[in-house]
Amino acid sequence: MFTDKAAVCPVHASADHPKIPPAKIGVLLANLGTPDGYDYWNMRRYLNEFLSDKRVVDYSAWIWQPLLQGIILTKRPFSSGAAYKSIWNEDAGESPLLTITKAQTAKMRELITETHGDRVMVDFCMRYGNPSTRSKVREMIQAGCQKILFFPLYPQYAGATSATACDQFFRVLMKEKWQPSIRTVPPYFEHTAYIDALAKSVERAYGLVDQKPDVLVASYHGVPQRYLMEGDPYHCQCQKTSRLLKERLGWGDEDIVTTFQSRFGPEEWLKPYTVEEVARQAEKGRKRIAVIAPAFSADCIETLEEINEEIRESFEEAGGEHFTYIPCLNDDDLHMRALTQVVSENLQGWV
Ligand SMILES: C=CC1=C(C)c2cc3[nH]c(cc4nc(cc5[nH]c(cc1n2)c(C)c5CCC(=O)O)C(CCC(=O)O)=C4C)c(C)c3C=C
Ligand SMILES: [Fe+2]
Ligand SMILES: [Fe+2]
Repeated sequence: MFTDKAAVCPVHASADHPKIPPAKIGVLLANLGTPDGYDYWNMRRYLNEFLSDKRVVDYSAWIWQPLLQGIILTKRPFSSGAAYKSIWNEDAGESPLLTITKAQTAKMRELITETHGDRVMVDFCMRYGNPSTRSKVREMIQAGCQKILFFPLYPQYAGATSATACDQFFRVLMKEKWQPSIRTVPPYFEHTAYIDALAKSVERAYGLVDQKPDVLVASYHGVPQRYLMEGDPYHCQCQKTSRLLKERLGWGDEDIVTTFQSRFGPEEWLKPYTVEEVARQAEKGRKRIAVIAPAFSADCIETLEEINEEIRESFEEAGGEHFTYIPCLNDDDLHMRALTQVVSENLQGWV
């Protein structure tokens, strides 16, 4: 190990030798990314990077890019920008996803430092936008991280989320002269600590309403149905998350329904669609519902705006009377302890 004291290289301390900091381990959390602002150009830059990713939209560039550049990116930055404006953290001048990811990182840093001291460095990056994966990997390497544990903050694996985050991480490492040893954290949807944190958030929310909701809707971000047929296990991991949650709560099949949201474009996506299912539930006489979003480690536009505004409206228009949105686990203590446990398990042999 190249540490200051035990240098293996005899000219290590000389002025014309590059400075080599003491060896560290990096834990790099990764989330999706979010626009820097909700104005047209910030929205366009963000959506362009996101929707040009072949892991997200896999159409041939010849067909997709003219559509994206000529039509979608002339309109969507306005509609999505208005949605972001309605949830923006104006005090911090940033989107909620960024605020929450910062808070999660700070808490995990505290928990990791308690156990490992400052040998292990904790930071976060985004797949799209800022802070970029490139800038954070560079910082870790410059700080002396010879080993990096990369942790995509998605409980369930999807090519459109976990895999593209890892792709970007690997791409960045291609440019490094001294490439660190790396590990990536696998999906953690089955981890007892994560299921337990989800279950406790349901129990807490149910304890705050006067009457128990008739059904819990577990709404996951959707992907095209085709991705499932082509081998993406996301659908199955979502179904299993709901089953484990139901079992942990000691509930029956009729107490929870699994749905998929955020459909984009004309293709068929995973079904049932949340926006339609909540209306069906209301029409069936289930007038009190709660909605949880287990695929999101942090609240974001898809939960705060889509679930808590659009989907709520669809439920109420269909005759629904009481809608409870259960917030994501965010920087809740139980959640951060669960994620830190996942990290510790994946650091075994390194620390
Ligand atoms: C176009 C295809 C999309 C796929 C496939 C997709 C999969 C997917 N996304 C998440 C998590 C998040 N998505 C978020 C925003 C978002 N997602 C899409 C499109 C696809 N997502 C768009 C266009 C947007 C931007 C908002 C909009 O214009 O509607 C976010 C929130 C980011 C934020 O800033 O708050 C998250 C998180 C998952 C988990 C997933 C597949 C499993
Ligand atoms: Fe998305
Ligand atoms: Fe499945």
